[in-house]
Amino acid sequence: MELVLSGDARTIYSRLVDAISKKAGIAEALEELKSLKPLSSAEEILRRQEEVRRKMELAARVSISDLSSLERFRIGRRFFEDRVFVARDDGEYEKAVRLNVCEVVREDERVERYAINLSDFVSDISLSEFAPELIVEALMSNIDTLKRLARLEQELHGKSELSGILSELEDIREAHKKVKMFDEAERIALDLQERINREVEERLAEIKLTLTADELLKMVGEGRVAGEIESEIERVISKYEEELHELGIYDSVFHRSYPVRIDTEALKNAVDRVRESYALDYYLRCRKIAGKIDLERLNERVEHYRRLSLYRALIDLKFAFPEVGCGTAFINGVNLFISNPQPVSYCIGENSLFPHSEGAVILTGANSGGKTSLLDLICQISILFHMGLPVNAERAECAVYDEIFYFRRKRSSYGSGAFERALKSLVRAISGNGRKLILIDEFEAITEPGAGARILATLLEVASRKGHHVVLVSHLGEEFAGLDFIRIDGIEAKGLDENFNLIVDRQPVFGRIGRSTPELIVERLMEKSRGEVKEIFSKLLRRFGQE
Ligand SMILES: Nc1ncnc2c1ncn2[C@@H]1O[C@H](COP(=O)(O)OP(=O)(O)OP(=O)(O)O)[C@@H](O)[C@H]1O
Repeated sequence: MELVLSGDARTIYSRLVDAISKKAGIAEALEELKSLKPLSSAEEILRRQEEVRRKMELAARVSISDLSSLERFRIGRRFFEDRVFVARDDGEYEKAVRLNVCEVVREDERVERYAINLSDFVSDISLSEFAPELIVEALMSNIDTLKRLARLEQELHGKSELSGILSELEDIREAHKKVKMFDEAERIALDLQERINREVEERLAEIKLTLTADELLKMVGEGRVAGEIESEIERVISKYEEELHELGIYDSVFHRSYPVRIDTEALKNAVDRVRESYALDYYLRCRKIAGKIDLERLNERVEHYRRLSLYRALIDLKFAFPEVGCGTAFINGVNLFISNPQPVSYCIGENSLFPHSEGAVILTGANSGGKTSLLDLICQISILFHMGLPVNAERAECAVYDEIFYFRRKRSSYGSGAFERALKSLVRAISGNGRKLILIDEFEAITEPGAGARILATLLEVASRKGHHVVLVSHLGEEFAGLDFIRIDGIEAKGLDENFNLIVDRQPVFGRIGRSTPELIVERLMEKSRGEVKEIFSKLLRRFGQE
């Protein structure tokens, strides 16, 4: 059963998911977090907590960078001109054509011109049988991930079958490099062409310099210049062509004239011939490896480990697993939406952490004291608990609710109509089935003594009787004295700092109305003014007995 998030609780949930997954810094952490929907049964939450604990134990043994450097394996697509498949019936034909990696023919067609006749080898029509080179290439081009996966699995589970695959890939590495070089043959030849021409030019310049004018004229006279130049070109080309021997190419692939140019046709023929002689052996070696690996499952493993980054982040955040209780209570909760927050401890309903058990609380206090932020914090902790996750507090005890109902005050809450809107939202929150946590920030500016207090007291009584927990921000305080199901807490200003800004203690005082602090405001105004205005403020301050 899923927990219902109403009103601004949904926004808090989104911001929460965002803030935590940012700590992990990996997209899959967000996916994982989103998959942990908030639950509304104690049994399910406890089961989820167990699962989360287990994953956190695994994650404790790796680092975020171990996990973030794992990359998915991607298969490139290519058409292999060197192979053919002879289909025995229409079904095979269509399936093989759909793979789109090689020529597919019917039985009566000629197949001699192909280096590989797949029908001699394949047991099914699949990529790993038809083009296993693509799978090996996907592994080779992401070999670091494969090594890391093998190491992670070895560390976490004491074994990994990937070590075997890694050593087979090591054996095939040289062959793989050579096959890749065939694709690069033209680029290699172009590079050689440039180096040949540069050396030929240097050699000719040297010859010119070492000959005297007489010798040169004599050679021209005897028709020996062309011969000399030709043999120099031949010498340089032969020297550089040796570099192609590594590819198995022994043919001449450059025209013997100046400037030296690649003989494109000779190069293509030579490459095709050598490639063909390699093709079958390389295909068979790749097929052996591809038969042992399922790339889709391997990618699932990559995803699984990348998702583990969420649990690593939770460890780094030093969150604590809450106990399941009757009320919501926490010690030193840290608001995830504020940088460097002052930790705050709080409770609503029966709990074992504080000697307070009221299920309805009115939160009062200084302007900008942190009342909205405290409602946010309560909401954050309760949502994380319902997700089965550790929460942002040193210790916590949480009640299981069916719904969290949060109304954050909007700017439009002031003025006419605001009272009606606020009343409607509160009544809507209280009504209906299920146990609810109700957080209301709307009454702060719109309630007035008298009628407001009577309405609130009645509504809170109904809510309490229904077993809901309510925290409501309001100015009103005194009017509720004597109602034992309501607690009134206050956030207070402690004084002014050296720049005459209010110093607020964000920790509410339980059971005490937040002292309004006009004397501090007056003092602040006095310090910031001059002349007659300052004197008037100073007079006001004396009335507060401060001077
Ligand atoms: N625990 C905390 N630690 C540090 N800063 C905080 C904390 N709680 C609130 N603040 C900061 O105090 C400022 C006011 O907070 P908030 O809006 O929650 O107060 P408020 O009492 O709801 O104000 P208002 O009088 O407008 O209703 C914000 O800038 C917030 O970041």
